[in-house]
Amino acid sequence: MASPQGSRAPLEFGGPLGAAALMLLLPATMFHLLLVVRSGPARLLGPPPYLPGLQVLWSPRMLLLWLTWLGLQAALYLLPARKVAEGQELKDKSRLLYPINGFQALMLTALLVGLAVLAGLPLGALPEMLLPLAFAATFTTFIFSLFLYLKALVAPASALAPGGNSGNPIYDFFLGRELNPRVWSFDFKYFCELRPGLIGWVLINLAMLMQEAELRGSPSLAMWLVNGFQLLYVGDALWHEEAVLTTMDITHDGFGFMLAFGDLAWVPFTYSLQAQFLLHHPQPLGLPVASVICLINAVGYYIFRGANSQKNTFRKNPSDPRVADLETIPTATGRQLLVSGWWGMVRHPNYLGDLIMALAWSLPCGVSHLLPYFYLLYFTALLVHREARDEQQCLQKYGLAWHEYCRRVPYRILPYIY
Ligand SMILES: NC(=O)C1=CN([C@@H]2O[C@H](COP(=O)(O)OP(=O)(O)OC[C@H]3O[C@@H](n4cnc5c(N)ncnc54)[C@H](OP(=O)(O)O)[C@@H]3O)[C@@H](O)[C@H]2O)C=CC1
Ligand SMILES: CC(C)=CCC[C@@H](C)[C@H]1CC=C2C3=C(CC[C@@]21C)[C@@]1(C)CC[C@H](O)C(C)(C)[C@@H]1CC3
Repeated sequence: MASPQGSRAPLEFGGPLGAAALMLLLPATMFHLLLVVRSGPARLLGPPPYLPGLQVLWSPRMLLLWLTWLGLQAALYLLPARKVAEGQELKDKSRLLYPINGFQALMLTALLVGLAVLAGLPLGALPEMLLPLAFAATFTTFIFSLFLYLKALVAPASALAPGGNSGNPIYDFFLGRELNPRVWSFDFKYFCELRPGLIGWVLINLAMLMQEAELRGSPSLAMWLVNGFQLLYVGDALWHEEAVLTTMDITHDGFGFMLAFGDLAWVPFTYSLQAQFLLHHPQPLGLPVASVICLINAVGYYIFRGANSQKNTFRKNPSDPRVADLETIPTATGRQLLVSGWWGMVRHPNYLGDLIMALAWSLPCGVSHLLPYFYLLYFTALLVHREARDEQQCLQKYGLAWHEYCRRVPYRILPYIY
């Protein structure tokens, strides 16, 4: 099997062995979290309270519910969009077109769910369905990834991703072979990255809030904060949907098990862990502490949004008045690197903001348990690894100019520390 670049890209994630281990470890971790969060001790590092049998996990009704959810989101994706955006230039110099209607999909989903709840849909029953739903999502992800792998066998070499084409089927299945798998204009990776998983995440959060209101008379302040912060994050992602077109996932990584499972199963079922935790382990939270937590989230969001918007504005149009005064380093590719503003503070200011927000999402759960801090721990590891991958790619793209950038901005994520 030929590599699309002629020479083979270096293997990532520990090669085929690492990929095989992650394919087992990631779903196992997700089920572990779903099981321990509802147990009395809720110990992240303790054993799960029980091992569910197939009769608990497998439910054709939940599979149908999951497929209906995917179908609904796909239908919303196909609705007329307010804008059609061009993606980054591809190897064959072409650019793909992407509909920008993610925020509209969020609003329409909210409307439909609202109407369904008024008509008697028991959304508060969702917490009890999470295990079989997560199993249905994992099962469909394996099938879907197999479809993506086979589809890539008939794709032209120019459509393949730089990684994910090693010739080892396990590694390639995990990493993903095709860069932008599509059927007609339906882009699977773009659709999965922002729709069913992200919107599913806030829907699960909402179900936890409603169930808490049913059990305890009203939702707790901690639950409101977690729901509010994460809704802001998801709403922001869909409002700035076009920005996802410049992320590493869209421009560099193939679409295989890693992203499909991450987008469709991992995000909704593990990112909602704090809300799940609060439903089963209510935490008192006073107004003064809540205000400090809100402030931490606001600072994180300010840095995250400021940094991402600054780079996106600059990449779209370097002479835009909002970024025209910033200092830059020229590179041999003709593109420039920002070296002042947010991107002069550390080399990944957007990661810093994201991590500060992750802290704010866990704090409403108190400090009695490690479990609600899982997201912060996992996310730190993910971003440190992602940062190293991005540095490698930037070094390849920009060579000496990247060295100069690293010299002028020596810290990666946290000023004076890392
Ligand atoms: N919640 C979650 O689970 C996750 C969230 N995220 C978030 O997604 C967002 C996007 O992250 P990600 O895709 O990793 O990467 P970035 O948005 O940080 O993009 C990295 C790219 O930016 C460009 N760049 C780097 N430095 C500069 C500079 N000084 N000036 C101009 N351009 C520069 C380079 O690409 P080029 O030069 O080609 O433009 C580089 O490859 C982040 O906010 C991150 O926190 C990411 C992963 C998971
Ligand atoms: C452990 C595991 C299964 C790894 C897969 C990683 C994925 C979960 C993440 C890779 C990059 C992501 C991004 C977002 C969600 C998580 C994944 C898919 C993102 C959509 C979250 C919202 C942000 O605003 C974002 C749009 C910048 C972001 C893009 C990257």
